[in-house]
Amino acid sequence: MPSTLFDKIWDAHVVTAVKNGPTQLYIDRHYCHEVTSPQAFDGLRKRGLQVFRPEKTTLSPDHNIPTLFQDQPIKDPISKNQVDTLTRNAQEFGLTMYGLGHAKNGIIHVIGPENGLTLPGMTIVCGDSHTSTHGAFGSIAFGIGTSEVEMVLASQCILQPRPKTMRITYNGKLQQGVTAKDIALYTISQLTTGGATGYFVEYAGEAIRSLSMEERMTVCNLSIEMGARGGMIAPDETTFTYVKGREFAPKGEAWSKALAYWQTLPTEEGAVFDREVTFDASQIEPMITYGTNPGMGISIHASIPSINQIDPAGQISFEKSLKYMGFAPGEQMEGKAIDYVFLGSCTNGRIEDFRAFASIVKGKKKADNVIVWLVPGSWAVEKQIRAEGLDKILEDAGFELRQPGCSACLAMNEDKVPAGKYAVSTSNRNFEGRQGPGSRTLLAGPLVAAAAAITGQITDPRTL
Ligand SMILES: CC(C)[C@H](C(=O)O)[C@@H](O)C(=O)O
Ligand code: SF4
Repeated sequence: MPSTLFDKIWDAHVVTAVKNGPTQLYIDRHYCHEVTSPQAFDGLRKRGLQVFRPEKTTLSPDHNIPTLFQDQPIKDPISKNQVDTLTRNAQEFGLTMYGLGHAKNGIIHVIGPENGLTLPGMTIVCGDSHTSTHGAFGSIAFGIGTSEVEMVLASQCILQPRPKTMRITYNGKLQQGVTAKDIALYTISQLTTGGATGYFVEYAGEAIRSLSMEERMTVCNLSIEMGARGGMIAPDETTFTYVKGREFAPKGEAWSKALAYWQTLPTEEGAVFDREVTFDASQIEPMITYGTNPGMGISIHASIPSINQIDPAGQISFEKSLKYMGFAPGEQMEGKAIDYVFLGSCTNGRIEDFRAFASIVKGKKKADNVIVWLVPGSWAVEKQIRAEGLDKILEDAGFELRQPGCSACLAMNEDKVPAGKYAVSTSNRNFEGRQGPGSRTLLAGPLVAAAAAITGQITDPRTL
């Protein structure tokens, strides 16, 4: 029987199949950050356990780190404690950690792929919902809870019920000026934030095949925002070219062997998914969100829906959301004044996002009334920005680069958007208070963010 990419990887990792119960699945790669790991290490200590396969786990502090003066001690005591605890745990359990100041430090979902730790065909977990990012390589990657982090550290396995599978196919080509972020925001706006609950999604079709690895990571990153367990894209030449030569990617004979296996992974003709969805890629416009969940996205030219366009069951939360945002039903998004712009996060903090941003701001000047945080996803991205001279373009336009980390994506450091202020953000969540208490987030891609940074308002980047 023809099988799917998901089925092939899952089946290759089953250690024990329990009848009517969860599967014991072997995990190839485990990532850890400072927020969800402390209790897991405490658990190991209490049980007198070591880490079963230390070489399979990689640590990087990212959420609680400042984006200025990283060479100085972290000022906030809670953040300092989180990061120090991760460092202590790495030392005690003999794990590799790319700590503050390390050339490989950065957001865990950015540094894994950069270093060739994320590879096709793998099972990958991390105590973080956006682990779905790594599915872009044709791997089964998903977020886990802290007790599961402990389980993986202790046994390199996890207990998981087998999810259902969904394929989303995007036929046709994207319009000029439409990015991977727009694909994701469009998809969530169509399927809703609960639309993929219980499923593992495979993204397919011409528009997906033509995306770079950075763009594929953006699409997979947001899978979780429509409730999916994870998202994945079949590995192809784009994937292999990206992976080849990276530090931890297989080399020589091991590369040829791995490549031959990876080429067998794509979903076969006639394979059956539990659900199939199809979109026309040419219909997708630059997107922006107007509400307080990532499903509340519209084309940049569209108006906020009026109340009678909303399903009766959702009307109360729709009104509450608009009240929080200070918007009225039926209003146009284009032309609305904004206060902050954030370029960064594991969604849009990679080199191509900085190239896209620079392509818009080149030769122009930052709007005076807007505060702009440009935060590379990793030091490798930062280095590449400088190597390509993008920093010069950004500086000439009045911007400055900050140091890598999660930053204003969830404001666990000092990068907080003040109450009532509007931020166009390339991150993935626009929940109430996500970017700081009372902050108002408008999710968008890097081109829309750049256009807003130049004009101080919601602007279609294609008009600049
Ligand atoms: C802190 C962490 C548990 C959380 C997640 O799981 O996604 C964070 O990364 C986020 O983006 O909200
Ligand atoms: S950048 Fe944002 S979404 Fe990604 S891991 Fe950090 S906090 Fe979570």
